[in-house]
Amino acid sequence: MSDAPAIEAVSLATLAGGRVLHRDLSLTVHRGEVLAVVGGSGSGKTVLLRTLSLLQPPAGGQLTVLGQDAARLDAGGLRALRRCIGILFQQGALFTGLSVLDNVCLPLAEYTGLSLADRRELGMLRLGQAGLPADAAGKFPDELSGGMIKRAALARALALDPELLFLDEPSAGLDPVTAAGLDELLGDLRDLLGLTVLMVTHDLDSIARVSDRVAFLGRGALLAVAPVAELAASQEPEIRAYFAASPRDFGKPTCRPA
Ligand SMILES: Nc1ncnc2c1ncn2[C@@H]1O[C@H](COP(=O)(O)OP(=O)(O)OP(=O)(O)O)[C@@H](O)[C@H]1O
Repeated sequence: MSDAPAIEAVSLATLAGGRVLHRDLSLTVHRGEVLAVVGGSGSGKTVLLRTLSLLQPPAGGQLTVLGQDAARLDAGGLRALRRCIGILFQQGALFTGLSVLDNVCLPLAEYTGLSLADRRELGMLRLGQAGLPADAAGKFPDELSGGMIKRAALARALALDPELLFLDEPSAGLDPVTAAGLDELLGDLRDLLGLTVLMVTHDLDSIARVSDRVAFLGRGALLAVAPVAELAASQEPEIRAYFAASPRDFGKPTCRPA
């Protein structure tokens, strides 16, 4: 495995609806870490996720993903790199006309030459990894609870054995117990599969449970990146206001050498 960071963004600019949203954003995501991305509504968390996951091109700067400079890749190179990336979208984004197993097998059909039988076998493995029982395979999305939809979408995101997993508000709409179960699963998968995880979220409990560091977006920029306890103790007004709105104990920030 390369020693390069999972993601390296240098002076990145992002675009939303034809206008520049973030300017001069520099961020390193280390291999194997869970990085949470937070910030107020409209601060551009989803746009950043879409840019870093190569769903949309940057408006400027440099973006290196898994050691590859995105700007230097042709269509084939981009497609090969995208194969190493799994994404769980905000609402799950499952195809309602397909069974859970068929949803999970879609990326396998698109990106691999596996036979139908092999795709289905691998799809069942992914369902199990995402914590779904085997009998969920034949169900349709509208027969699933919110937590099961997230797990089915997670299984699909894991289909191609990605190195990088992007999650857009994974615990949104889930009850606290289900959300905690999903966090535990994410931690286990990170350890088991060696995943690097970038998670957009508003859920401070989830951040406390699973994140190694937190990136805070505001005013069109990245205002800070730090472990949550350090961030919660920040004196930066926007960050203070964010954490003051829902106070909780994240423990003491650890002292780090300068
Ligand atoms: N396709 C688009 N066309 C026009 N504007 C867009 C588009 N996508 C995003 N935006 C705008 O970019 C800004 C950031 O959107 P984004 O969804 O990334 O914010 P967010 O931080 O994820 O918000 P939330 O926490 O509410 O989900 C918003 O002002 C949004 O309206």
